Amino acid sequence: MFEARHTMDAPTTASADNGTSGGGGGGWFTPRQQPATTPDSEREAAEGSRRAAMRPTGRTSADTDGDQTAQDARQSPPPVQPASAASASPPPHPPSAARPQATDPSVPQPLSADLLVPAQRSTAPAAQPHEPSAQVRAESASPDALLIRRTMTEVAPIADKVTSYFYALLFVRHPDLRSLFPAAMDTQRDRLLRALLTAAEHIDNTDVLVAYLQNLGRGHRKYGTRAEHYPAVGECLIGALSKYAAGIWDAEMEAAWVRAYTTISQVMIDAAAADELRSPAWWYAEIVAHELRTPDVAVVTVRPDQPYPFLAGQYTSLETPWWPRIWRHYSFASAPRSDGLLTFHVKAVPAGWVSNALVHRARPGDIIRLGPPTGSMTVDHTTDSGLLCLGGGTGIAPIKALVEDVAEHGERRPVEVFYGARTDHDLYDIDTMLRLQQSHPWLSVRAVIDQQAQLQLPDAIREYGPWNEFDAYLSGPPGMIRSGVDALRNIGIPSERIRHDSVEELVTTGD
Ligand SMILES: NC(=O)C1=CN([C@@H]2O[C@H](COP(=O)(O)OP(=O)(O)OC[C@H]3O[C@@H](n4cnc5c(N)ncnc54)[C@H](O)[C@@H]3O)[C@@H](O)[C@H]2O)C=CC1
Repeated sequence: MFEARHTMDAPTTASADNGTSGGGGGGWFTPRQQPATTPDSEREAAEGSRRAAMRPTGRTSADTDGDQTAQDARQSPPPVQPASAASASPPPHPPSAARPQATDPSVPQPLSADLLVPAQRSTAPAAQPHEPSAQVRAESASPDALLIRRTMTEVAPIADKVTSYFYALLFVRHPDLRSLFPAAMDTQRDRLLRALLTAAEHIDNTDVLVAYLQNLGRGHRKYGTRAEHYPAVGECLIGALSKYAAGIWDAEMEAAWVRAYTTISQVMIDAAAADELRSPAWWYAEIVAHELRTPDVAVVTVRPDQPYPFLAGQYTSLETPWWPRIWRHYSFASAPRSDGLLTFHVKAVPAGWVSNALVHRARPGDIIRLGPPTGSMTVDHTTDSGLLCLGGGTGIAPIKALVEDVAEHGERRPVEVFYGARTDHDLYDIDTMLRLQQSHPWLSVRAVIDQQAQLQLPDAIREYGPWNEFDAYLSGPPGMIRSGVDALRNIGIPSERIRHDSVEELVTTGD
């Protein structure tokens, strides 16, 4: 894995650690022999060497000081900001009603083994992690990977404690980083830690990991993440792990984590630095249309302040003015349009801060912020395979974009859409889909309504087919994607022909 960094695009702005990351306080490493009672001086020494080890290798030291915020710190370490990018700091949100609601967020996700899969939301075949059996994994794993997995197994049952402690450490020792995170650290609070642990666990899976981390590094630009934040995060990560895996923690294990984290942060820093040359860190976008389709589903159309290139089937992250630094993912509901407008389908979910704001509060004229496009649930135009599309609820949004994409390419490949909903009232976009069907003879749209069909969306595909000449696209609630993938595999569609966004991301960002 460690050679991965050599395959990266040459960054132009990566900076060396400038020493600001160290923060104050003693070390956290508690070697196995001296668990919680390690004298301060020893802990400080260990801390010092760890800190040094985790400094990303900057190619230039164009780093600046500056108080960029970065939600990133929450998710992972930040890219270096070149002097010129200092102005790209987190966006004073354009004026808009900022009347916070008191809402109760959902609970943090446990760091269960199930969740620790690469979290790229879109998983095109090429980017899908290959998960060999546990035995094969153990046999082929590097020594560092084995040590990391041992740590993970040890802390999995107490993941919540590790998470809380990690953030407590981060904010106590680096109070300046607190402003990078939302005021309420709830549903999102473990995203940084989860991303780091996910990456570490896949440290041997270079291709997937590098792609994942590059995406993560680029995505963190919108938070204002800076290179010097990375060592601070790394220290606290290891501080939390060493405390809660104290029974097995030793110098060897710490060294493995330091190596892994150093690699992880370097890949992210490099990717962010390269991205700075091509793209803004975020876009402002004005809401130009807001249509309430059901009492809790809105179709929201925005105009970005500058061109926003993306592909049909991708998604973005979105921040509203009412909940600063809380970002949620939404798929684009249309293929790129000549007028540059972007549309999202938003369902207000209970306790969903962003979704409720977008559905019930947002109005034309409000300004939101968009992160970069991401995701690889896109159409491969080099083949003429059919597309089998399952869209559940608002998951129909990217499916509609895919249909438009095929139409715009003038292709005559069959596209079969199954549009699932709980009741017929929930089929808020059926008219659009039926209009598309009328215009395009290669398109077939079938509504699958739970109440009427007595079966859920994925089951319906078994009654049609054969699907062996089709690529499958799934979009919708996590449960639908999981059972949809099972159903598709059961009818013989190979995994590499099944595309969907990461279930993990859907689980953690569904509000
Ligand atoms: N790119 C993507 O994957 C996108 C995903 N979404 C997600 O889609 C979801 C939409 O929510 P709602 O509209 O409330 O959908 P919903 O809960 O009303 O369900 C929609 C359809 O999915 C099926 N379904 C739900 N759970 C299932 C399960 N466990 N097994 C099999 N089928 C199941 C239902 O039968 C129904 O046909 C949200 O979680 C949202 O985050 C939304 C947009 C894009």
